Amino acid sequence: MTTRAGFVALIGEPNAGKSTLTNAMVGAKVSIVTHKVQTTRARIRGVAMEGEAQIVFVDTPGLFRPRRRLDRAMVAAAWGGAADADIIVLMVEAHRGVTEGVERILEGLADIGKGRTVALAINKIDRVRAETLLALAKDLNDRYPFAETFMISAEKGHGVADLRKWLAKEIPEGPWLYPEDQIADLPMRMIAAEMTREKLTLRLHQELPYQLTVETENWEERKDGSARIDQLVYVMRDGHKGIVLGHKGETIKAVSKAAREELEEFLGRKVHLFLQVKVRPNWLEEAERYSEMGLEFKDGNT
Ligand SMILES: Nc1nc2c(ncn2[C@@H]2O[C@H](COP(=O)(O)OP(=O)(O)OP(=O)(O)O)[C@@H](O)[C@H]2O)c(=O)[nH]1
Repeated sequence: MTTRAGFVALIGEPNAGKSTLTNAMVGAKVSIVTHKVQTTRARIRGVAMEGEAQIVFVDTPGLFRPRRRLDRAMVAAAWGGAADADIIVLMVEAHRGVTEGVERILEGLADIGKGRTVALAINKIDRVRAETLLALAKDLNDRYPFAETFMISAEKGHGVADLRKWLAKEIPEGPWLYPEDQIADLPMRMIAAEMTREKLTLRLHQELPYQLTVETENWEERKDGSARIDQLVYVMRDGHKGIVLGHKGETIKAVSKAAREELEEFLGRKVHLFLQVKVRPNWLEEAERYSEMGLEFKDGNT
């Protein structure tokens, strides 16, 4: 079995559909790596599997915020994520065509794209007629020698599988960058719990650092694209429950809001987060609590 693995930088103007495309490519397998592994220059958006290939999508932060006197050095720095990637995919909105922003990106590509594979993905094809699309594809290919052109609708899923297959074929041979179980959705539940635990710890400081645990009880994908996540916070004593809830529930509300915001950023979509606090004096002794944390429960007698 030959495995493949590589980084793909999705670039494009804000709103081009990068998040939508990443979600469509990654599917149910939401990556947890963002939280743990930060490459120095690029943030990881998600990991997609296609056959034996692992495709890691990265962000290129700060690339396209309008800056009038953007000198070459700054451009070079901002392009870091793309420069580190094995493949660059430029996303252009079909109905907007070659905007000033797209022109600026093409200028940057002339430099950074040298010697690397750059593909074009014209997105939102559901919004234009076929003639417009063909003319735009030609125009863009006249301006830059793209390795391949894809016409997609990230939202409706058109062309997404073709693009993913092509990327899988183009990325280099090599071992996977992340173990397969890191990109399944069970760990995602753990990571979501970990985010809430982190917010609780931040908020409560030294008060009860090791005496609570958070579990994701339920994760429901909603038709509107949002996720409903129910979590349980286990504490050991009634008194702790009061501390976690706070005066008139202030603490738990603030924690819930902070955790929800982080989750929404991470997932790139809306999240409804529900927290419930339960007193469980013996949770530290319960095997199930450990497996939920991905830990092995070691029986004291063995
Ligand atoms: N009609 C149509 N709309 C789309 C398509 N793909 C994405 N969109 C919409 O375009 C908008 C922007 O999509 P995002 O995925 O958030 O874009 P982005 O490039 O990640 O944006 P930033 O994170 O701001 O850079 C959203 O409202 C999407 O629903 C598509 O194929 N067709």
